[in-house]
Amino acid sequence: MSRITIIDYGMGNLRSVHNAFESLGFSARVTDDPRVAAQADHLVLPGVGAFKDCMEHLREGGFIEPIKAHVEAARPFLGICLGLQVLFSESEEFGRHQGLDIIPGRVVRFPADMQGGGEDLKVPHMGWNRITLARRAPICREVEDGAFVYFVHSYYVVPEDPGVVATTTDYGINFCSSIWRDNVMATQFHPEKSQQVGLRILQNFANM
Ligand SMILES: NC(=O)CC[C@H](N)C(=O)O
Repeated sequence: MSRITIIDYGMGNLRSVHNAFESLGFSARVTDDPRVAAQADHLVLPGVGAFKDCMEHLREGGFIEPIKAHVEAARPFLGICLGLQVLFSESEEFGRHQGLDIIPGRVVRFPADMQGGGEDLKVPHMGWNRITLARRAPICREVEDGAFVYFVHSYYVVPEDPGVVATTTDYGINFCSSIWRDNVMATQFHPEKSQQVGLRILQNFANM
């Protein structure tokens, strides 16, 4: 059985991601050692916090090259929330900051004055919302179109190539809620906080 390696760069909901994989019967390890990450079968980049801080922590932790090498080696990679956003070229969160540029595109803030169902929509987008399948990524096998998952974010990704969009979600605007390109999958939502649907997504990833 493949082993799941979860990167610990000092900013992430590591415990819940680790426990979710373990609850599914997979062997998962959390590592702050880039040499361990470089040996991973399945690599997971979770993340909660600011884009700039995430990139700084990844750089200081020596994780940037191992992540890029893992993606190049076509081994399964899963980014979660901020771990999706940093895959992109740049973010406008608290200024303009360069990302890993693995997926060309930008990270932008929700508009301030969004309306939905006749109500003002608050930012951050926090809570349960539906994902609509644009393409069925391997992680979304047996996941229903329109399934509910859990979000906490103020920014969203805008891929240059719309062909990488795997799911979209409506929150005032219709935004990209997950991407899939070859072995790289990443979700704006938190599978580890999305109950059965989220566990199915993590199980699909681990079984790749
Ligand atoms: N929960 C998070 O850390 C979200 C990532 C990013 N800071 C955003 O607001 O979109």
